[in-house]
Parts: sequence; structure tokens; C-alpha cells
Amino acid sequence: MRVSLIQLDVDPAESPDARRSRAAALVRRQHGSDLVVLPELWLLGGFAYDAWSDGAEPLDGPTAEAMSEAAKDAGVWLHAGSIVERDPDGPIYNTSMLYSPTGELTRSYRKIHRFGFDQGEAAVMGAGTELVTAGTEFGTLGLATCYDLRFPELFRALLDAGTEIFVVPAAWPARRREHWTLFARARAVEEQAFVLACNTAGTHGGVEQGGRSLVVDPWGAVLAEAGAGEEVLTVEFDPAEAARARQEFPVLRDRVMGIRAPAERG
Ligand SMILES: NC(=O)CCC(=O)C(=O)O
Repeated sequence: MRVSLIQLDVDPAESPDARRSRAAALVRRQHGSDLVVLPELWLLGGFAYDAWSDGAEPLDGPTAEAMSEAAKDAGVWLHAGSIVERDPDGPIYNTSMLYSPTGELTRSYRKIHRFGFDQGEAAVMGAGTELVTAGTEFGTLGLATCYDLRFPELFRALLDAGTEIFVVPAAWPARRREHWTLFARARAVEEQAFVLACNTAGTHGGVEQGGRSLVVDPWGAVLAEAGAGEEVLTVEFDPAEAARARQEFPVLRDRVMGIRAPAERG
């Protein structure tokens, strides 16, 4: 399986329309890959809260349309990162979208854990409530977004739903870059799964982004890692390695369910 992570530079000097066209052109250039991944909120910026309300779009808006066309033209599965989704009956959401090689929107995932500790995303966006996996010819993909990486219980639930390859778009800041790499590797080792973690480059909303997108195998080995700037990271791996790792080192069989705190002594 050949995957390409597009670590896009999100620069406020570039208009969203220009960035949308540039991202679509970059996706088209990945013809020959099986799966292409874009980062979180690459159109408006993961920390550009002020732009979100006006720039929000529905799941059949201009970004969705451009991504569907690009996936079809390139003939690839496309995880198009996330957009600020406008739900006509509700709040805005941080929603990622997965397109098939025929350009069909097969899955969308509303980010469950919102970042900001009651501010920023956590204050202005609604929280997703549903786990999302997608069956492909390469195995089952499990979708998570950025801050979700800090919550192992989400990844365990996605594992239980069949995930072999986690796809994690992000807008992860440079100042916590060590956490990014650590969590991507930890989730891969814990769940004995591949992790495809695609970050942004550049500075948006005044927050310098960490780049360093990475692909990790089920043993925790980093197969490829980007630098800090815009870059397309392409790597090939055998997705059957997740099943092999689970068989060879069957730690998941030793899970003990329902562990509880001891009852209080009277
Ligand atoms: N966009 C995000 O979810 C940022 C997460 C982050 O900065 C962190 O977890 O640290």
C-alpha cells in the first residue's frame, strides 16, 4: 500500500480559495498512491477561530466538491483532512471527510475531543459523538483528529470496531511536537496498528505548527517522518503487518475487561 501525507503550509497570506485549488492540485499529483491524506482544518487554519464561522461549509460545499473531483481524477482514496462544517440545524463541527477513488464521500467524522479547555475550538464547535471506521481493500481505517490522539480510549474503541490503520489529520503546534510524535507511536504500539498522522506546516492563528507528519507501523517503528515545512511524505507498507503483529505478539488477547477501583472499606 502506498500512502501520501500532504503536510500543507497553512499561511494566512494565501486565500482559502487559492489554498483549496493548490491542495486539489497536490492531491491530483499523487496519482499512483492508494491513499492520500490532508491535515486538519487546512483551509481556514486550525487556530484561526475568527475565520471559522464565516468560512464554514456544508458537506456538499466547495471544499467537498473540490476534494471529490481531486480523488476521482487521481484515482485514490482521499482522506481530505477536516473542514469547519456548517450543520444547518446545529453548531459548527470539525469534520473530516473520506472519499473513495470514484469521488464518493464514503465517511465523515466529527471530531469528538475539542481542543482549548473551554476556549477556542472547545467553545465554538460542537462535539462529535460517533466512532467512524471505513472498510477499504487495504483494511479498516479508523478516523480520529488531532487532540483525539491524547485519548487512548477512543483508539481502543476504534480497534474494537476493526481498525488496522488509524488516519489522524492534525494542526498540532510546534511547542508540543514531542507529544505529537510520542502519542502517534504510542497509539500504534498499543493498538498494534498503523498510524498515519498528517500535520500542517506554517503559522495560523498566531500558532506555529509542528509539521513532522509521520507514518508509524504496528511495532512503533517510524517508517517515514516529514520535516517542519510543506512536504508530501510518501511511503509504502504492507497493511497485513497489523494482523501479523497481533498474531506474533498477541498482547491484545491479554486484555482484562471491567477493571474497577476497589470498593470503599467501611
Ligand atoms: N488542533 C488540536 O486539536 C490541537 C491539539 C493540541 O495542540 C494538543 O493536543 O497539544
